[in-house]
Amino acid sequence: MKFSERLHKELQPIWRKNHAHPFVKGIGDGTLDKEKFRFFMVQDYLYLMDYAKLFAIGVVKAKDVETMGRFARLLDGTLNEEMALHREYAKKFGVAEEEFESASPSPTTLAYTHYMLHVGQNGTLADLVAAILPCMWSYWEIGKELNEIPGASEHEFYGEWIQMYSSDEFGQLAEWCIELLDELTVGLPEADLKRLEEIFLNTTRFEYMFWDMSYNQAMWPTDE
Ligand SMILES: Cc1ncc(C[n+]2csc(CCO)c2C)c(N)n1
Repeated sequence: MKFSERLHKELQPIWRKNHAHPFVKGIGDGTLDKEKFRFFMVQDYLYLMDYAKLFAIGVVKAKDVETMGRFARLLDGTLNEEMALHREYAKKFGVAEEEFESASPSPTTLAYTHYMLHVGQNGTLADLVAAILPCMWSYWEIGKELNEIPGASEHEFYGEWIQMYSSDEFGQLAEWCIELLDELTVGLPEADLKRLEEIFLNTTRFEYMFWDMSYNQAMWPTDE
């Protein structure tokens, strides 16, 4: 069995929770409170600023020019395509993009990005890929599912978001990352695979927490 197939089985219960989360459901049927979405977009912008750095670490840790080039393109795509969507939404909210960039991260955003950066900086290339894969894989799955809801991708406010994450382009990025992890794990001892599984599971759990944090607009409980 490919390592990605083993992971796919492992994450199914959490994945089902993601798809059923009221935040995700609300994007799909267009009923999500825009204030919750705005909170999400600001936190996601901060998240992506750190996530882009993981692709830069990928360039550093890659062993061949092709893989280096892929990570470099992913870095560029995140900064100039995915984050361009967020900048468009900032305009829709009538907010300057600098306001997104200078916002304070929530505890969940901090924990999630710092966990990935820790793994990416201190681990192997396989560790890094295991950490970043749930994010790409789960968004692609969610994008595709929401895109099947009649009219969802034409929704005046959430349609653009669905169109971006259900696109073939995003699917190919996720597929490349899955293949890379499968290549990097061929012949690895079980102890290494267990460590990678744990990393993958942790960021899968963080994906759920990110939806939940956004739905509840949860900042520091001590500041309330
Ligand atoms: C919390 C959170 N999780 C996943 C994504 C999706 N995502 C992040 S980077 C990337 C690939 C290249 O841009 C994709 C699909 C997100 N935006 N926010």
